[in-house]
Amino acid sequence: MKLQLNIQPLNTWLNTNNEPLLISGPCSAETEEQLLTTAHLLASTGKVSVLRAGIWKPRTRPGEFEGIGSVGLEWLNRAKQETGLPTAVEVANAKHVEEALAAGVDILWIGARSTVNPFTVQEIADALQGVDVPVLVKNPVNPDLQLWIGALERINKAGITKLGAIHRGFSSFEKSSFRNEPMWEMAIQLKTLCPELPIINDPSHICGNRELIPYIAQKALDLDMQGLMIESHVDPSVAWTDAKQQVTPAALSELVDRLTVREPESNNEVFVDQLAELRKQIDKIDDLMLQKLGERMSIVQKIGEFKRDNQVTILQVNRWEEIIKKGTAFAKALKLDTGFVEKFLELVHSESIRKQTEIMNAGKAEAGIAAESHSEVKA
Ligand SMILES: O=C(O)C(=O)C[C@]1(C(=O)O)C=C[C@@H](O)C=C1
Repeated sequence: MKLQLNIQPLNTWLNTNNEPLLISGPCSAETEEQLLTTAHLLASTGKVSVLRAGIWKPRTRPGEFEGIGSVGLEWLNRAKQETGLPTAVEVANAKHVEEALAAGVDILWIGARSTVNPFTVQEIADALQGVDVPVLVKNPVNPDLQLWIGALERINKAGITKLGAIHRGFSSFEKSSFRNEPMWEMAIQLKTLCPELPIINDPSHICGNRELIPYIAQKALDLDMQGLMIESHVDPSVAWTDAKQQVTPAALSELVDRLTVREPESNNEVFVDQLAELRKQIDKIDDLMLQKLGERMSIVQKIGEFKRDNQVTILQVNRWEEIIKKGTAFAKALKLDTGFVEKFLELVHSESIRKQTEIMNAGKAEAGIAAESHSEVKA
């Protein structure tokens, strides 16, 4: 089902010159000089559409720098007067909203740690009633699409139609090269549910270090995201927060020059015809794959009935290991990514187990079966 949001297209409320939107500025406003110098350098690149700065910082542990506070709003306003760049800040409660609006901030964003909490989002939404200001909602810290959607709905219900989402990646327990796992599928699902919602990617928070930013920024543009939010600082080495992930305005300019902006569609007739032909071939293969999957499931069903009648367990670890071994070896020979094939086989195997559980428990544990099949579809 599509997500019903009442949204004004991004280019009707922000002048992006038909280029991807670029929001940049320091992670935190530290001093007036730091903010103004960074803002002027950013403006002189001619590539930045919005100046961002953290004024109130939600820090994981107490005792760290928690943002310069309200005085930073005055600096931001000065930067706007001097450079002409509209400004954006993060708000995490009603007081922040009131202060930011009173100080003439142009765009508000809701951070990942606020999006997780419907009480916080509702408080912000209530403070936005009757106000015409653009609001960007970062994804929640945890990969919960419904929480992200819920926050967007709350803000939209408050009458905010200049609405966008920011994809900043998700916390993960597992060790990774990223500070926050991109989990692109979350942003893709959101875009599929609401194609008119602008999604802006935040490579700085996904990467946690500047080296990976170009790769993530390019991938975001190739996934048809409408813009980028990249943190920048006049001298990242002395930044008070997130020093490793900020870039200088000059480095930002170079990074942007190296990005390739591709269009979602092409009018080239040869391309359109060839694409249609290749998609026909894919459709045929998809049909065959599903047909084969259906045939496999009928055999799994038969095995399930056999197992039930002979009191044999569903899980057969040795057989399952054999399937994975055989499958990954074949994947290698076919030059397919073995990780992908393993994931695919795991998905098929868990469906076999779900199906056989249904057979074993027919008429006995229907509530449990329904709950499991629901959660597996969701996962
Ligand atoms: O071989 C079996 O016993 C099956 O039920 C089939 C199957 C499979 O999907 O391939 C399913 C569950 C078992 O753990 C192993 C394999």
